[in-house]
Amino acid sequence: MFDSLKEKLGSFREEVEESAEEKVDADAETQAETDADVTAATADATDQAADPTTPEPAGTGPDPTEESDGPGFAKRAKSAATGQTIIEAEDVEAPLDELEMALLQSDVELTVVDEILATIREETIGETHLITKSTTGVVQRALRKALVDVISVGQFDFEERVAAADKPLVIIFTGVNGVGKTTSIAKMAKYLEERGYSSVLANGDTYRAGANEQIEEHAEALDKKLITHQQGGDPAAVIYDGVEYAEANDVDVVLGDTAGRLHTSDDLMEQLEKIERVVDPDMTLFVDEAVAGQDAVQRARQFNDAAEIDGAILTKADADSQGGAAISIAHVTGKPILFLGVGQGYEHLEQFEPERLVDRLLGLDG
Ligand SMILES: Nc1nc2c(ncn2[C@@H]2O[C@H](COP(=O)(O)OP(=O)(O)OP(=O)(O)O)[C@@H](O)[C@H]2O)c(=O)[nH]1
Repeated sequence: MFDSLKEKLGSFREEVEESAEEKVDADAETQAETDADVTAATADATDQAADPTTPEPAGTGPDPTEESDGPGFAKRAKSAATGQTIIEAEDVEAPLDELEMALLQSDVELTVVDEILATIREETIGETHLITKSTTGVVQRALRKALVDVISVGQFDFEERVAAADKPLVIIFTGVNGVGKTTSIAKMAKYLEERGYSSVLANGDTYRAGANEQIEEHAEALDKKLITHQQGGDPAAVIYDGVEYAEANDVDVVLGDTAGRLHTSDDLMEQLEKIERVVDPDMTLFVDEAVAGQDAVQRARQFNDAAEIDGAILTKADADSQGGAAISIAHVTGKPILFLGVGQGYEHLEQFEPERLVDRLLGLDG
């Protein structure tokens, strides 16, 4: 999962490490020059003190921290003397250019790339750190923070929300066809069952031929009740029946599929508005596939604009090496990714944990 992105982030860190080593060498030179100046100044002062014909005016000895070698020299020399150095813009700009390219190649959305770079600059430049390889530490922390910041936008505790909701809880799934929406509904039924919640499936995708049969296979495999109407029926009516069934049978959660058509956002709005009016769902989850990269990000934006979503499920993350959609969707929509689909099995639904994912990307997960 996200291997290519992981590799690119690794190269960025290597590059920063190299430039840190160069800086350590440069600062060591600065330190040597400073030491030489101090020694020379001390020798001069000793000579002057020994020569009674040259009275020494007080406080005129050379100041090793004087800014004689251009701006920043004194500050750096002083830092070098205390075993510390300061990260300057020029230290990170070249690796940041590389990182920018790498993120864009990984299909990370442009505004998200900008945000990541801005955070890294903010967190590193002007930062004083010990002269060792600790620049890598500073940059790594900055990179980690930058990534966590953009992907954790809007995060909430899904399990907690399910636990706190009045039952039946109604969750509607939107997204275009072919991205694994139906499979995700089935996975969610299993996920809920493992946490002690019963569920009923309602097929609001009355548009697509064969949709009933497809979801029926999952319902049978998972031993779940499925509510369907004929093709061409009213999606809101199917989901309403699902709610009625849940109320009558003490079922905790209604999982409602919808037909994700985006020919016009009016279609979508109309469908979801009617569902909203008729069943007042607790949550609307947008489903798309990680492998679609920027397309998935743009669709998330369009769906969220057309009918507000509460969060996203990103399927086929197991087959995605780029990671662009996973990094971008929350920042672009303001709504969190809640789950990753990581395989074809029902058990392959993974709760999205921003910090854990970033640690995995940065190889910090042990
Ligand atoms: N590798 C992988 N395959 C997945 C994942 N989720 C779904 N799939 C597969 O993607 C294919 C399409 O999934 P379906 O759920 O049938 O989706 P669909 O019928 O194409 O379209 P909708 O249900 O309308 O979204 C199936 O072969 C699924 O097994 C996942 O997370 N990882």
